[in-house]
Amino acid sequence: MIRVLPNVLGPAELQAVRELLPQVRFGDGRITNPDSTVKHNLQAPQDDPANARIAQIARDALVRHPDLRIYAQPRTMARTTVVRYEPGMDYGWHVDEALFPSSPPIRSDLSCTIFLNAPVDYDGGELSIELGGQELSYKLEPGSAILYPSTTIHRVAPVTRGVRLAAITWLHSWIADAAQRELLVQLDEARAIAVRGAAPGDPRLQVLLESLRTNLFRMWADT
Ligand SMILES: O=C(O)CCC(=O)C(=O)O
Ligand SMILES: [Fe+2]
Repeated sequence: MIRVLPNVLGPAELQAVRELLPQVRFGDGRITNPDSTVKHNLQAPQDDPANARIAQIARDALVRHPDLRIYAQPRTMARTTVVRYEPGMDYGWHVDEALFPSSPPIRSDLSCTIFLNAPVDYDGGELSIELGGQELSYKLEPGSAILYPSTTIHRVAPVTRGVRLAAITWLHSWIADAAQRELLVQLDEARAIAVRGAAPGDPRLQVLLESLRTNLFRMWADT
């Protein structure tokens, strides 16, 4: 499932990131995907000190975010990279690599983009994700993030004005299967409703429990 995480970075963190961004020495994004014919962007080299500091801020903020555990069940998070798209740049339709090349390599179950500058700063540059023949496009406020399955076909649309800045990372989840992860998300929501004290016949609680029962049955039924 695709999930938006609002306000991952707070005002102080965003301010710190804003001060660090001009110090990042961006290079060609193809450095990590030399065989890609569709990647046309800039990204921070791994040894860039400003990128490392932004990565630490982003990592701490993601780990602290209450929704990350619910949606991702994270086991390992890859290092974060700052990316930059200037007019004419884009990242065409692609699927992310299965393994993020760290040591040891991390299997990418979820991809994550934290938007670092305001949507009014640039035209184009939407992150578009293909889902069932539909295209879902996202351009979030600075500090907000999107989590999406790394199995999806997605792209960054061409930037036609201004500059798009984002921090990207990948997560290895304790639950590899996206459908199983979704059931845990529903269970978490149902539990929260019950703990708050659900009204008798609460329709949301009812549909969540129906979904859990029927989908677990589907998963476990012998055929
Ligand atoms: O910049 C983004 O939002 C994501 C870019 C992307 O798809 C990637 O780097 O694999
Ligand atoms: Fe990607």
